[in-house]
Amino acid sequence: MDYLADGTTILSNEIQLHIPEDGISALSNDLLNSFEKSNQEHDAVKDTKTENTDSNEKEHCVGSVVANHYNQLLERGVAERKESRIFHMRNLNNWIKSRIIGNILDRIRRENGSHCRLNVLDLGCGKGGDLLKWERGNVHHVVCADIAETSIEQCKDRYATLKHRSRSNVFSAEFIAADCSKENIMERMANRELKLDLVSCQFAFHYSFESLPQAEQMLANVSSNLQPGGYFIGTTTDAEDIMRRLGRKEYPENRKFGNSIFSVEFPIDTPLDPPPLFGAKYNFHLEEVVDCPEFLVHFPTFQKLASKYGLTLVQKTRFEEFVIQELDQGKDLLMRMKALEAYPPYGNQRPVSQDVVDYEHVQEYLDSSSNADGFRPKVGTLSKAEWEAVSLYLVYIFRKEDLTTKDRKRRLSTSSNEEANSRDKGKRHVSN
Ligand SMILES: C[S@@+](CC[C@H](N)C(=O)[O-])C[C@H]1O[C@@H](n2cnc3c(N)ncnc32)[C@H](O)[C@@H]1O
Repeated sequence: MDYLADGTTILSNEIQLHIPEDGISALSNDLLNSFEKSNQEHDAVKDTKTENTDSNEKEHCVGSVVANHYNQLLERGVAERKESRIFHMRNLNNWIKSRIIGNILDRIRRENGSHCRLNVLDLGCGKGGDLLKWERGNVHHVVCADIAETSIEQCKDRYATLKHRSRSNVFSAEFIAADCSKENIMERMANRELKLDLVSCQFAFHYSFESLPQAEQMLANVSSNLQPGGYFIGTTTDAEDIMRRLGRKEYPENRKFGNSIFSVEFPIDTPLDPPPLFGAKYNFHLEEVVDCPEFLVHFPTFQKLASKYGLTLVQKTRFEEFVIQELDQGKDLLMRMKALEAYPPYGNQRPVSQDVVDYEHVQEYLDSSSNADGFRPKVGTLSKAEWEAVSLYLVYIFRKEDLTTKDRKRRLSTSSNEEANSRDKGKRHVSN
């Protein structure tokens, strides 16, 4: 396929089109201010007891709704996936995960020597969408954990097929069906002492933000067996962006936004002015694949909780920035994975969307760049509706510190004192 270098320009244009330059920072302050109100009502990190009681009952229901939803998802064949309205978007998400995983494995090997054996925990692994990435990354062992039993069974089957087909030595694996926001999964591991080099939580961490105890259990599972110097990587929705897109400043009653392929809707019982730090539930619908409740992840709180578990933020990047950052190095893979749609389509192929609005950005670009002789290049792009869904997410990377428990306690008490001081001075409670 003949994607030209211009594909980059198209993506950049799209990004400028959909994300106003000052949108993010302006929103950030707004959202933090509104979250601050709820901070004053409950101290996120210290006071866990009150939250434990009333959130657990509610959580039980949502956890099973999520598990049921993913258990019932049908496996689609390759042909059916190609026909999907979100074919390229899914491929782009997959490409993003490949780049995150590939980059971090390279980094771990640079830091620890190229021959180190790497053990991985895939938290919320689903049907094993990342098994091939672990194989390509040449890791030693993978612990796959997910709340949905059927997905875990499908993951096992995929692993068996992979092992059968593979000519080289495939990593060893184990499979755990468990609610990772409620159970200590190390107790279910074949070797409880296994030292992990990497924990990956792709498109799943937001489920744990239903309550503080759940987020803490999830982070305890991330951190307990992670080696000092090991990494925790993942992808999750960007709460700030979600709040911005709701546009409640202009339309205070708004509880829903989306387009022809996805929607985010806050039920009437989710307070939005301000949203709570935990349990800020919205229903996420994505054509063909997702239809279930999720929770806003207030990132400063996530970061702060993570630090309690010895995890320091190394990188937080919105998908749209990440795509641009990785385009240069990842272009070949991007094309092989068909992560962009060729526009205009080849021969008698039809664009994935029949709505012209979905291609206005690329049409504009082509109109402005065609030669005097009328030659129009083909470029790679994504329909506007798909891009709006992709750009809801961000990538995060944390690194496990090499701190003793004593150091950590000291640091926590210092930060609590700092918080108390800043509260006294009327400053923002959750640090940025
Ligand atoms: C969007 S899917 C992502 C699957 C996989 N990580 C991927 O990228 O293909 C989210 C996954 O998180 C899992 N999940 C949700 N809540 C969970 C929990 N509390 N514990 C473990 N897994 C959970 C779901 O069952 C589902 O498989």
